Amino acid sequence: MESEAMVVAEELVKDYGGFRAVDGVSFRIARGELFSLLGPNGAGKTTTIKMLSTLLRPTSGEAWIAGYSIVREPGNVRRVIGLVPQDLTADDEMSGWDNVYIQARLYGLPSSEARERTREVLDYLDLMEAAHRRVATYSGGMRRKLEIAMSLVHSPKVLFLDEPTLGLDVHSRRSLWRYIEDLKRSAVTILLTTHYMEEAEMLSDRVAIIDRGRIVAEGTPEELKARVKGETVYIELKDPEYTEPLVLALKEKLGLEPSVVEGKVAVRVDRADTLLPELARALNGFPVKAISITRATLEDVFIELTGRTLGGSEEPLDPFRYRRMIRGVR
Ligand SMILES: Nc1ncnc2c1ncn2[C@@H]1O[C@H](COP(=O)(O)OP(=O)(O)OP(=O)(O)O)[C@@H](O)[C@H]1O
Repeated sequence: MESEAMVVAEELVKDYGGFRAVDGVSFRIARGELFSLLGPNGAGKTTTIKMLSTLLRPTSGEAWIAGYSIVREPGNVRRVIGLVPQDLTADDEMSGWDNVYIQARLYGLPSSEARERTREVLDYLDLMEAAHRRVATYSGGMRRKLEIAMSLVHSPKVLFLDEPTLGLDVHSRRSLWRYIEDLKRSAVTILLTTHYMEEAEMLSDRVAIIDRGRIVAEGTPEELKARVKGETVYIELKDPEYTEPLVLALKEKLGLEPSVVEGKVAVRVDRADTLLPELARALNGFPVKAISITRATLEDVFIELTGRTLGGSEEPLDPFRYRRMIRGVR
């Protein structure tokens, strides 16, 4: 095993009865890296995290966390990991402080150190002001932060975050992202699962796209997006009467194959920047209101690979049509 790899998963398989939820998943996460499993509901993300955090025994395969085998050394694994599960675990009737403090004591920290760490992690997550209130009075975002505080109190080397922003509003999600980015700087190794592509794109050093229990692609967000070639240039006109003439002009003058998406003329090209000078000439005389360029997103990569969206629809879709729909609404 590489000394720098803090998480190594090799051919992990999990069957629930006759159903294979995780089907031979392998990856490595280097020390201090944030690695995301991105996939729709039911892809096998939670099951993978449960195996790595020793809550579920794999049907076959192995994994090592900080060098400890999840199969043969589960006790050692538990000491070096922190887990923020999807189902929140804090006791609603107790204060935030007590939840974190009890967690610290459960990890064997002596009382004075447990108090110190409780204060540190609550402070870090900006929860000190609310520390002595019952958790029942916390907002959704505060609850998630409390779960993170609980998972950090024993200074884990590896942190598992299972859909950490699920169900949060946009504001709370963005605020939580800032804490996760901060954690990255503190050299904790993080495995995050999500079905929000912006989240994976924003936070991850590397992403594995998971679908139906299998990793279908892996790389940095940039590498993955480079798999979906091209960009789309949208031209919005002040007067819709010119839409068809513009489509014709772009076909004839530039040999392009434009389509019309939500009233805008859309052109898919390898590189928009090199097209712009010619495009500007071709647009001369047309009443242009706006020109926008969109690049591929991780959602496009998922659609390209699976024909489905991250929303988890089981309906196979025409990838190009769907890509256009998604771009159209952004
Ligand atoms: N205890 C179980 N018994 C039977 N099937 C299960 C069990 N737990 C999960 N599954 C199934 O295994 C598959 C993977 O589930 P898992 O929870 O790992 O997916 P996920 O990617 O984390 O999705 P979600 O974000 O919805 O939790 C799903 O089809 C799910 O229905």
